[in-house]
Amino acid sequence: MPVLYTLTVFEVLTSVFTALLIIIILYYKWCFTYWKSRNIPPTRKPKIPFGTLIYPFLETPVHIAIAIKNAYDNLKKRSCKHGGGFLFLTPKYVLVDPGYIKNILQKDFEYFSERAFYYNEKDDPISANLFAISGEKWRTFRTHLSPAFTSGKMKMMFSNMLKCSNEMVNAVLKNENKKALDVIDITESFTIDVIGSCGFGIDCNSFKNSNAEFKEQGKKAFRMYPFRILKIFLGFYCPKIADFLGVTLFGRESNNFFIKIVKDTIKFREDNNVNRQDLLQLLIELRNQQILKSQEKVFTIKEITAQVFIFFAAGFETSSTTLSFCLYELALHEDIQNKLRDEINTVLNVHNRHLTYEAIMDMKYMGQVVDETLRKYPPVPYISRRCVKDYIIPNTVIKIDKGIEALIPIMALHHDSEYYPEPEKFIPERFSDEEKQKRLPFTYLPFGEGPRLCIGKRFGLLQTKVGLAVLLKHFKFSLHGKTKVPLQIEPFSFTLLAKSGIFLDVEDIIAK
Ligand code: HEM
Repeated sequence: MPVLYTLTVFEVLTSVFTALLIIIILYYKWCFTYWKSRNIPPTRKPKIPFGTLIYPFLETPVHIAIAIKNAYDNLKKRSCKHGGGFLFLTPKYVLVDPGYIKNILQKDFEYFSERAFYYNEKDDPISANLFAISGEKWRTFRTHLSPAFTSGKMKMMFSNMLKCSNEMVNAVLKNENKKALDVIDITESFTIDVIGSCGFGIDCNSFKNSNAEFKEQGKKAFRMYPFRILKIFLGFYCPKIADFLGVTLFGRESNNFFIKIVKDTIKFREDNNVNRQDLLQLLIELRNQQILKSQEKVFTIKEITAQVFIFFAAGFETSSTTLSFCLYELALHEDIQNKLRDEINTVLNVHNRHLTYEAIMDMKYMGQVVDETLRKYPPVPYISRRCVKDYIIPNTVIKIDKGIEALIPIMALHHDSEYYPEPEKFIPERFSDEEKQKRLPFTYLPFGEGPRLCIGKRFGLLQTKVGLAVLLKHFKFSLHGKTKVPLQIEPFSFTLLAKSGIFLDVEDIIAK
């Protein structure tokens, strides 16, 4: 009789584990053939389990936009117009050629109309906002909200912006820390007050109360902590699992806070017959029209709140970081700071020392300084589009499959020495009319492009310029030793942020 060999529990477990490991490795290897089989060059050699874009634990953590920039630089070195990478197992299509970028963002928009952004309408209503949604609902909101951002509307909002900027000056004057002023904190308070006032008629009081609720809520929307990073990861890279688990990006407290504000404001306006020219009013009118026409679909308070929330969230952080990066560069370059202050004073003299909308429009060098800030530090350093139907790249036989996410590397384009020689230098002259004319289209994209271009571009630029004009008129800025030069970028953040903050010394030049 043959002797049966009995396996120990340890041997069984080891065999199962080894078999599983082999299956996983083979599966990974098979997935990693995706781009090669489509004739698209790899961004770099994929590694199990991370793919190509990031190697946690193996490389120093960087912002995902820097990882995408590295992929872009690698492809460009090999003269590739595009490439394929992997985030873990998920293929990501990386664009290099501005012509291809133009096709995706503009010409062939019908193939790339969605932003690959996770949202959960049921459990996290504020996540289902204009930035994240797509299809007919996006189109309806976009069409009805665009009129809020015409230059006429900007002119109407100007006095409110100016009021908030004066509060900022008072806050700096009263600030005991004129040495080492926390510039990010001051500019955040300013842009929160502006969006609260111009967007929703709400006084956010961020300067009077450093823990003001709006400021707290706004910061919470962008704050990263390990559990949140995990949720974002699941939402963006395993959306089916995230859907199944009901993952939320914003907490219940944030949802309740914004829903209550919108409900109370609508009630107040209806009870008191108040009609303001702001974003919330447009949404109220849109809803009233739908009710009047007995339309099948009437936007709910939650849907309206989601739009209010995104205007608030997208509107304050992007402009405040622009303003603070700009002040940092001006502190580093005294000559540019002086030239800009001279322009502000010259233009103000022409406008009877009044800072008006027209005066801001007349400040040409100011425009160049802000444009150069947005080039060097694009607050939204990359954007994405999801392919919604199979797409053949024009003049090729290469197919991009439905479902693939295309990454448009804004930061990489802005730092490409072919388009911007000596990209690490801060040179506002790059944005003179003459230089702008020479530049290849789709190589400067701080606000994105095409039908999903930033809806608040005018608003963002205006509030940045108003803040800058008022601050430079009153103060001289220089670098404080606490600020790291060159600035380091915070790796775990949606937008581009200075890792260790920006601290400047401030000198009151009006009092002198
Ligand atoms: C300096 C300031 C700002 C910058 C750099 C910026 C940048 C961007 C970028 C890059 C996008 C994506 C565009 C694309 O995918 O093609 C975007 C979208 C968006 N931005 Fe801004 N933004 C700024 C200010 C604002 C302001 C002030 C608001 C609102 C008051 C706003 C609201 C939005 C919204 C709602 C979207 C989504 C638009 C859509 O998908 O239809 N942004 N922004």
